[in-house]
Amino acid sequence: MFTLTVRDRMMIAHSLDHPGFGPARKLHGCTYVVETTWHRPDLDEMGVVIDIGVATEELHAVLADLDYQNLDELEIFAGKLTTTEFLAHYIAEQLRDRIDTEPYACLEVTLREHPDAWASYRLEL
Ligand SMILES: Nc1nc2c(c(=O)[nH]1)N=C([C@H](O)[C@H](O)COP(=O)(O)OP(=O)(O)OP(=O)(O)O)CN2
Repeated sequence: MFTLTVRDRMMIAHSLDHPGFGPARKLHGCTYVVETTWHRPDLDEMGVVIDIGVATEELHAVLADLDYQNLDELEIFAGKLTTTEFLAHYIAEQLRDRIDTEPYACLEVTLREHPDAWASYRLEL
């Protein structure tokens, strides 16, 4: 299996309104490093998994809707806990809807909250 990964960042604010969280129940900020890895069993006619420019632009476009936003104020996330895991899933689904996924076996999205903590969602395609 071949893979190709690109990386970008987004700054968000949110609160996690659940008794299982502590200080994170209050509004706080996070700069996520977001990595997307495309997987496919064969290379295309260009000899690549996906063009790096395309993968980068599409990731940036998805993150642009969230960057500098207070996620608590976004209608699409009303009533949701916007955890790192939840956001990885959301970003994977947004990318799936923007790209012709036919050649790909899966897409893995990883959000790094800081160098020692990250979460991923693997979307089978
Ligand atoms: N599995 C996850 N755990 C936590 C997430 C997450 O997205 N997925 N997010 C947070 C907070 O957003 C953020 O990291 C702040 O963390 P922290 O203040 O340490 O978390 P708590 O409020 O739960 O505080 P505790 O001292 O750990 O009770 C947290 N966890």
